[in-house]
Amino acid sequence: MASAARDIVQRPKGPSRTVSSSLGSSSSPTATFHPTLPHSRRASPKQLKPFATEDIKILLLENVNQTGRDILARQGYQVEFFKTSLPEDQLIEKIRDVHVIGIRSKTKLTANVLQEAKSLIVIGCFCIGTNQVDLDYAAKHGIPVFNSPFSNSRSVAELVVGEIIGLARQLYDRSNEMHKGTWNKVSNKCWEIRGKVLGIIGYGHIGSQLSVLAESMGMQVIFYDVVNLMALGTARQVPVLTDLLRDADFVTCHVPELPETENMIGPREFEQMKNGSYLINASRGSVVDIPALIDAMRTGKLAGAALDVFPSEPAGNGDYFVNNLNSWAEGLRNLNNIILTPHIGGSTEEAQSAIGIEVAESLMRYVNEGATLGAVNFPEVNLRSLTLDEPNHVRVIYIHRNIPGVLRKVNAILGDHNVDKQVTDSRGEVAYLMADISNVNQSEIKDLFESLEALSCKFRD
Ligand SMILES: NC(=O)c1ccc[n+]([C@@H]2O[C@H](COP(=O)([O-])OP(=O)(O)OC[C@H]3O[C@@H](n4cnc5c(N)ncnc54)[C@H](O)[C@@H]3O)[C@@H](O)[C@H]2O)c1
Ligand SMILES: O=C(O)[C@H](O)COP(=O)(O)O
Repeated sequence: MASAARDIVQRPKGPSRTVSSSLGSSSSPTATFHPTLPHSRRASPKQLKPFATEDIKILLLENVNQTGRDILARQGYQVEFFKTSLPEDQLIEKIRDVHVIGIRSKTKLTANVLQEAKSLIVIGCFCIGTNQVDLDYAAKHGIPVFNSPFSNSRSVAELVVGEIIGLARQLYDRSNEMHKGTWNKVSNKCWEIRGKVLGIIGYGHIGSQLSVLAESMGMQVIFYDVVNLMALGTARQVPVLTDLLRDADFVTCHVPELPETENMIGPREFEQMKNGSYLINASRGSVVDIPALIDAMRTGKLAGAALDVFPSEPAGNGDYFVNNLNSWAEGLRNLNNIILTPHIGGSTEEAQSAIGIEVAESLMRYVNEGATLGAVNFPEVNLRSLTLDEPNHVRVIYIHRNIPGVLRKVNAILGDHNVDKQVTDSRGEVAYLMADISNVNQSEIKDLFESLEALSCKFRD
């Protein structure tokens, strides 16, 4: 990508009474907006719409929930929807043309893909994880990324509760046997979970929710986290992972995908676990070394395991595990007392509906008003919405490289106008200025825009 600043001015079409917004090309050194009058059919009575919302093109992949699709469609945006993720070549074709993309955990928005996204202004991850997006690249090209940090936490925690009991009672093996016609009534190595120790690795939204549920079923909870955290109930934080592995009957992983968490449960960790203990992973497939897990199951070191996530996952539903080229897939399928689920931790009606609303609203607020509250890779900036009571206003947003002297130059330009409100923030190399200016006319806006565009504080590759 060429030097890809996103120096953005939001402006109204005429000296009209509207806040404006914009579309930008991140392939060009600056991004310009094409505002029009508010779309009266769709605008709420009090709140202004900034531009022709029907110009905004949105690509939604991976079966983003209807709630989110409805919110975006109601804005008048053009929404294209796919049930699955897309192969990279098709993704690149599609992303070239869109201003907004909504994905879930499967779509990889790498630098390679994003550099083709000439018009992209914002990304919505309709899930918790954002590891599938090159956040740094996006930020440096003026593209904020939003997610839904905890709308599916409860769903994941409940799934894990079910798995703990399912593993302790070998529930799925008994059920599979019955499906094949075999009555196999056994109590050998089947346990109550009451009084057993649950070791939670990563005590964030999911881990802490699970902690409460597990204690209410009579389990003792210990947890390991890189941050010192308040333990809920009578849970206890342990200082090092080995303490948790040594003491837990059930070990469950709830850490993000990071370089530090890659294969964090491998041969050494399995060796440190209790004989006959259980492992659950509903975080990311990279966290557990699968061949080592298979070995630990085969030797009886582990009495069972539940995996909801895998080192590689398909874009859509199908016979993935049958024709899987990875040898581990067959290895896993041949084990007893192992629960294999297709990344369904957050797949409940409640979670998907809440995520759809939360992320779609974040996208809408950014596109319409420039608000970045909740962005995971961007300075968080917001000003209240302008209303019809405030004629001849314009909102300027200026995303630039965080280097000394930029604000002085910007304010020298804005200083010729009546700045009602202004807010700035920075995060790493990215800085974001938002200003509301009153009593402006069309020609002033043009000058303002061109002056800001001429400033040289752009990102470079
Ligand atoms: N299976 C699913 O469908 C599903 C659904 C939601 C989330 N997830 C995954 O679960 C992960 C956790 O979700 P969350 O909402 O609880 O995240 P969170 O950010 O609230 O919590 C993660 C915790 O892990 C801790 N942590 C980070 N690195 C660590 C390390 N090296 N060792 C120990 N602790 C570490 C953090 O300090 C934090 O407390 C997400 O990142 C996502 O990848 C999966
Ligand atoms: O990050 C998440 O929220 C989970 O991994 C769920 O991802 P999904 O929306 O692709 O099911």
